[in-house]
Amino acid sequence: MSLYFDAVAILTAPSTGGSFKSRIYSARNLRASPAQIYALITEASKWDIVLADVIEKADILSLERKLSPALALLLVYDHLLSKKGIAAPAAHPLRQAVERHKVRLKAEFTKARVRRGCASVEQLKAAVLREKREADGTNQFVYPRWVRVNNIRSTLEDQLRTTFAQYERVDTLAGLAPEVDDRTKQKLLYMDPNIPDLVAVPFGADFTSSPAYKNGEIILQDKASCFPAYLLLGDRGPKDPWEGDLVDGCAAPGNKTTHMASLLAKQQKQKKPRKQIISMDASRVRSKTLQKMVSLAGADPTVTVLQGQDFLALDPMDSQFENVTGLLLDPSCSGSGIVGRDDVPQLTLPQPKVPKSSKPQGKKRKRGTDDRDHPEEPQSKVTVGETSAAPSDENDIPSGTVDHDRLTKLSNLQARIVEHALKFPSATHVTYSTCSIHLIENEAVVARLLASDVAKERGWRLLRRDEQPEGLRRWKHRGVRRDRDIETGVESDESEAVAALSEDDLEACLRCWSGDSEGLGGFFVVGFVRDSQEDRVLVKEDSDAGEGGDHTVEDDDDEGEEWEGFSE
Ligand SMILES: C[S@@+](CC[C@H](N)C(=O)[O-])C[C@H]1O[C@@H](n2cnc3c(N)ncnc32)[C@H](O)[C@@H]1O
Repeated sequence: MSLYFDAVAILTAPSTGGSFKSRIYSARNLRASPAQIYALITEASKWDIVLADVIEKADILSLERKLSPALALLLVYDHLLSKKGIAAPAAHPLRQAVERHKVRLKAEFTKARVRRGCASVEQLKAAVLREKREADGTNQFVYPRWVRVNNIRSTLEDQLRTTFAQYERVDTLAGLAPEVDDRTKQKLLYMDPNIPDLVAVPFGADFTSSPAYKNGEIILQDKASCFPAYLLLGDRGPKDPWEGDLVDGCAAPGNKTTHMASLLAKQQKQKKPRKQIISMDASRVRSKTLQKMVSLAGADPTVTVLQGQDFLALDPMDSQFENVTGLLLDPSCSGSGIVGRDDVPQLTLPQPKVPKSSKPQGKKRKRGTDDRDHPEEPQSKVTVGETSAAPSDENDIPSGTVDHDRLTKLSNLQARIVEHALKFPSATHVTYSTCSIHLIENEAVVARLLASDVAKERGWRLLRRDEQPEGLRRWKHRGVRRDRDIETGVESDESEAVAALSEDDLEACLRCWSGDSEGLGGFFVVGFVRDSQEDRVLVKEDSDAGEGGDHTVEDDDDEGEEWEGFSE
């Protein structure tokens, strides 16, 4: 019986972040096995709307005072749908509290099936899944698991022949969420049309024990996170490979550095790799992860890691940077584009019959508390098998609140970092990206940078849409002039910040938003270019080389990207 109490405890515990599975496996004081608890909650949640209805119609909550709504739902699930029935001795009072009503429960369950026009329990399961997706809005979009093939160790063709050999191709992202249940277990594959060597599979696909993952042949990297390196290095091939060195100024844990190395490997197939990327992070702790990721991706011959190096403290005029032609800057940001990781199933719970006057109005109450006096909670879009965080498993969880002072400080630092990059004497290409949705960290930073002395003196402009790599040229979500409302996605008239950018410059900015059919979190990226390395006007002596030290690097735990590692 501890199984059911433990499952209720998990469902009603306050969110502490982390995945649903990890929360169960790391929970203390559980007596039942984590695997059993996980299976019970996951399976029961697929039936919650039917079970809640059956329990209410059978009125067992009024008749059996020992049963809370969540407990009743889990017990009735096992009673009606699991092969072995309720996992408790026949004489156990809670088992009896359910089994006393078995005729009524069975009859209501059959009615629920017939009402939906289903001939079998299997058909009912699919119908319920459809209903749930429609109610949650999750039938319109799906968060997949994004997998990037690492060209240093493999090729897309090799991976399609090996790791994904059993996978069936689907033509749309939505195709990863077929009508039948258990899409997480299905081997479906979608070839991404925007980023080369990137595929999507159902989110539940687990590669952690696959050789390709352990050997660094494939890297689990969100699609949006692949935009910057591709925007910088483009569709070049062996005939016109990238010339010069590259710098990744804010690199840990290393997704974009290793992506750059992968693109270089593809462009320079025949050539022996040389140390072409200088990659750094101001955080020593995160630099260790960066170094590890670089090594496991096989990128050591290409990448020099400067551990604990503040990018702002580099002197652009130092001879070691004289051949740096491209820089990628993905500095600390608010992380407001990251979708939370709380994938704990939101169960629709039955409600006991209460006198009409005190019955709450509206939709059924969702999981979150077992306290019957609590007010109704808002419906959530999160369902089992989805994850609200899928696009950004590499990322940490944002705080969820908008702190304007913090955003201003972050945007000042972001602007300084990119401005510093624009000073490298041979640089012709710079990308700037954030996983923030706020205008102040994105288009507003771009506007400030374009207006800066260094941009004007050195002739920096934005990489126009028609100059962008083919896959990104096709990307339709572009820069915005005003902030969007986080909930509705509509551009707000009340937006405090308004980006002073031309239409062409807004077209040059690329945006990703959560909650649409693209399966991503919020992200922003833009490319700066200049047509010649000659300065238009002689630039004043740089006074900020070595200026690091008067700013703070964000805490390790508050950074936008996390590395999933190659073996867990
Ligand atoms: C969003 S994360 C970078 C993620 C990384 N680009 C990736 O794709 O894996 C931002 C990183 O910038 C680093 N950082 C912030 N300010 C920095 C600075 N001035 N110099 C170097 N690194 C900095 C932080 O320590 C953090 O690791």
